[in-house]
Amino acid sequence: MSQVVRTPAVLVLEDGRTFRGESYGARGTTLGEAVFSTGMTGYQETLTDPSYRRQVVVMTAPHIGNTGVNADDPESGRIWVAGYVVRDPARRVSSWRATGTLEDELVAQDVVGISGVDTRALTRHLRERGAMRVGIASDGTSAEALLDQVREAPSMAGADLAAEVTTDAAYVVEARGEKRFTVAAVDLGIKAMTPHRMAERGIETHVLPAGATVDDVLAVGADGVFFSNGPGDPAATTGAVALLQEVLRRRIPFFGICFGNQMLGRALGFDTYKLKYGHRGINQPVMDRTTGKVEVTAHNHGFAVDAPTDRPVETPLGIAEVTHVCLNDDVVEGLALRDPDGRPLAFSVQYHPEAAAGPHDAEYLFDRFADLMADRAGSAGNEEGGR
Ligand SMILES: NC(=O)CC[C@H](N)C(=O)O
Repeated sequence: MSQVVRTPAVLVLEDGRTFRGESYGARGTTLGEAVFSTGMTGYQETLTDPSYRRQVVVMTAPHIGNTGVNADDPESGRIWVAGYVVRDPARRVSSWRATGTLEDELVAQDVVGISGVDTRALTRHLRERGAMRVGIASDGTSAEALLDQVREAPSMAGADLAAEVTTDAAYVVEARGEKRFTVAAVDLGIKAMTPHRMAERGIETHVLPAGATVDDVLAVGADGVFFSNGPGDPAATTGAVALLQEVLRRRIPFFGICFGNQMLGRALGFDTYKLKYGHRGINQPVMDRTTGKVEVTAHNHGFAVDAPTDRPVETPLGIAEVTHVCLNDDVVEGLALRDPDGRPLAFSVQYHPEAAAGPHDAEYLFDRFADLMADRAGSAGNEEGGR
């Protein structure tokens, strides 16, 4: 059991709404964008997802910490959330996999949280007013002083954060079994499960830093390029968009997840916009319009692509189409591109087929990527593309 001593803590939203509770995790002050996640499980994966950089995550599941922490579930080498808000922390850990308590881990990684908050009221507030800046203080800072800090903090709109979370150096995740393909994966905040899902399909993944150039991609001898999930505003991350346009001009097959979907959208000339409060959780219904099937999926996004859902769009890079939509609100959840010769070249989804945490309904998308690379391997399109 955790021996951490709880002290009074306060949470203040930028519109002045204030919640009082107790410290949870490290004591101190933290600032970020308040967002809520409806996942009933998978808090370790959520905390370690680099896409949550600069976000204070409110968990709608009332009990958090029940299964402690273990060495297998993290999606990266550290916790990335800027702060953590829970209703009722577990008093004891119950899992054969646990190596420690969540609260001790939050302390060890200096993550400031608050517990004892009416997370239902807070979530309803965010749902009605939209995601907004927030502060948590458990170090004696007054609510008034905290509100001043919150109002001075940068907002998520306009934030270019990929460089803050990407790997320092390239690394390789080997294929399991026989190697079939080589993929250059641009790390905009990649989750560990993604190269793992590739490896299961015989894909050797070369993870490259966010600042990678097209020469870096070509040096890998990639059969395909992948862009990962990641934090921040897609409109502010221009270097990755330019790289992707170059990749598509060379007709190298592409697959993108979440931020990677937003990068594809922007590369094709669509805008991205900020959703009122975003999609975060592991039970969002999405329809794959190419098959008519509905899948239940994991989400973590605050921005979305603005593209017409009723017709294909001609772009300088080929014909673009919205392939997936969220059935809750019709938000664009997937895109596909055919090259100017009409052959499939690229696709992406706004949600998380790597499923960590979350249901595995969308795993077929990794197979679709392998099929795309197989279809295009050695094709005239590729060679003419100058590879
Ligand atoms: N998980 C992600 O890749 C998130 C993408 C982007 N930062 C958003 O919030 O929409």
